[in-house]
Amino acid sequence: MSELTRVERKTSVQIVVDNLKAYYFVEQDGVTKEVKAVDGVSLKVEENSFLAIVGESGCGKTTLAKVLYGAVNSNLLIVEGKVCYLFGEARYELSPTVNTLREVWWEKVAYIPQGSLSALNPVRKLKDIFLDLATSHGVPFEEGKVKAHLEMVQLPSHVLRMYPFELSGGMRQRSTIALATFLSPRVIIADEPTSALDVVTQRNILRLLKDIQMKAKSTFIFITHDISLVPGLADFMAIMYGGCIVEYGPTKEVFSQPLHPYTKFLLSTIPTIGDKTEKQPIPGSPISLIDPPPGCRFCPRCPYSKKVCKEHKPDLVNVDGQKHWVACCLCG
Ligand SMILES: Nc1ncnc2c1ncn2[C@@H]1O[C@H](COP(=O)(O)OP(=O)(O)OP(=O)(O)O)[C@@H](O)[C@H]1O
Repeated sequence: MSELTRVERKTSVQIVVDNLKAYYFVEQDGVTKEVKAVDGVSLKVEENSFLAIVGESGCGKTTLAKVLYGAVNSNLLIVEGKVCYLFGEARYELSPTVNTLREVWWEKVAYIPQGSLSALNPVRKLKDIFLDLATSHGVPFEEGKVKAHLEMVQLPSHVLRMYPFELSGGMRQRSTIALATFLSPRVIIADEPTSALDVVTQRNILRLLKDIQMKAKSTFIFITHDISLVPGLADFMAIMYGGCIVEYGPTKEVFSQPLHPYTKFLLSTIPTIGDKTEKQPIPGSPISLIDPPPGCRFCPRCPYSKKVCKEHKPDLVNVDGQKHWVACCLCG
């Protein structure tokens, strides 16, 4: 068990991710290779909190979101570790041999995938999509309740008569959020829920997600490549690089005292009004997750790297005796 998850069971901890490894298996030149998309992730998510998982494209965010939801298949397998959800006395788990998370899909754990169209059946009107969801969970379909729920996400009730392709991008995303929250799940995992939207719609949707989380006191996991969206939204943030979490902590603290060089790079890319300094891109390119470097994954791009970084894969260690963790040979 990793240091981060070796804690006493506290009622406020809702999700425990322990040394989770989830790999894709792909054929390359007739040889099966592992894409180590999630490679030893440990996390604790507190009940009624908002966690943002941030990182560049290809670092494994979507894969982590999928496995947190329990959406594994023959191509994506859990090879080690586990995810455990605690709902009061009830416990649901995903490991190489067990997957009981499907039992709580929609009712306790909901997933908003990247691209709202993938969550909405394109050949069903919105009313039928809600009807399918209600009946498949043994909930009576009451149109009045659905309309009130749509109002909560600021959608007019006439959308119930429309097909997903007839809605604007923002309306589709609100519909997806309405669907995901309809059965009042305790945990909502949203993968880049605003990436295809204009800036104004994006801000409105993010405000809506935060309002829902605070009113329903649910636990929210928000996946994004855009670190500038995190303040004001997330209580905690996890920075992901090369399939691993490299820094984790309260958002305010990570922003005010970033420790990992990769976090510092990400923060330095945020534009601020009046700042005329030239923004430097992060040097180099992301590593291959088929053949990652043996030591620190960020080492090939890190300007401060030393011999130890090439040889030793750093663990996520606590730096303040509280909730700030970092995986760096030089700043642990
Ligand atoms: N179905 C798949 N089969 C094989 N490899 C995959 C599959 N999906 C993703 N990958 C690989 O897994 C790694 C992590 O991808 P993932 O989509 O989780 O990253 P991400 O951080 O969410 O990126 P993005 O923000 O671009 O979606 C990448 O190397 C990607 O090429």
